[in-house]
Amino acid sequence: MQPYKSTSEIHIKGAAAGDDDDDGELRRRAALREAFGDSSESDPDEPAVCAGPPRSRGAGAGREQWRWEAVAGVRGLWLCAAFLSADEQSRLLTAIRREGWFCDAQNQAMRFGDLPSWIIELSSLIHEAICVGDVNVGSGVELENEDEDACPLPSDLLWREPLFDQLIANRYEPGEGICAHVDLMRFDDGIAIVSLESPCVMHFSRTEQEVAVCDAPKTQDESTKIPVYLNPGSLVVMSGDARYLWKHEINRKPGAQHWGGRELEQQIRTSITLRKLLASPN
Ligand SMILES: O=C(O)CCC(=O)C(=O)O
Ligand SMILES: [Fe+2]
Repeated sequence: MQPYKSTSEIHIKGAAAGDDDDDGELRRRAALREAFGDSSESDPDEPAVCAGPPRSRGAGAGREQWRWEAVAGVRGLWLCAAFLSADEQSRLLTAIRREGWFCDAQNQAMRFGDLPSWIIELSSLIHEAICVGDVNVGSGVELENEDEDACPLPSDLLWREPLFDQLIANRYEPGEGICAHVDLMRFDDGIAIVSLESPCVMHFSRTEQEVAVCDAPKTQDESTKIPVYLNPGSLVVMSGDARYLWKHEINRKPGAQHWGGRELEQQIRTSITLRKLLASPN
């Protein structure tokens, strides 16, 4: 594999069969239990709460309330560092392993439409975290719409159905990252990335700056890039400017990953990116 993936290097696997019969429902529940524990047995039709005081999760992880941080300098970029507990992370990794996506030297899997049930549960968890998480807007943070309460996703995106219908799972060996890119325009606004295993630093850089220097080498001054630390179990959500006007990249060339004045030790990293396809124009 190339040390750097580009978004065109995508391995597409077939869509999963739909689980619309009784056996399918049983399998779905078993998968949810497997991925997220017994709390997933609760009524799936129970509406998510998106107003009122924040509440603790019922997922049994015994963790504190989710906290969202708006990333200063990149409008529309939010980080929930403690999104998944250690237990939830290892269940997700088990679910990924069971899918067999990374056999045969594959390092990327893509699914559309009928997503595995554990991914649908992950998507619900993201929705819930956005709805009930505490929001921290630090100084220097510009909000999309100052009249609205700060929320990691605008309400038209948060309440679309489904929230996500496409996923990419990426597996990176030490030294492997992903080139600076804006996600393809065939995907709607509102993209989520869950990080697992090795921590890394993702950098954000404005798109216009590359246009302005398009004949020059495409290395952008490091000082104009905004670094975001993605610990295992973290969740990033991007919309608006962050999705359309900023590129994101992960440079894991040997020695390139630093945080807090120290070089990060690189291990295997896995990520799950969730998006929503735009309707095709016909
Ligand atoms: O692996 C990541 O964290 C980012 C993946 C990504 O940007 C993509 O698949 O478009
Ligand atoms: Fe991306």
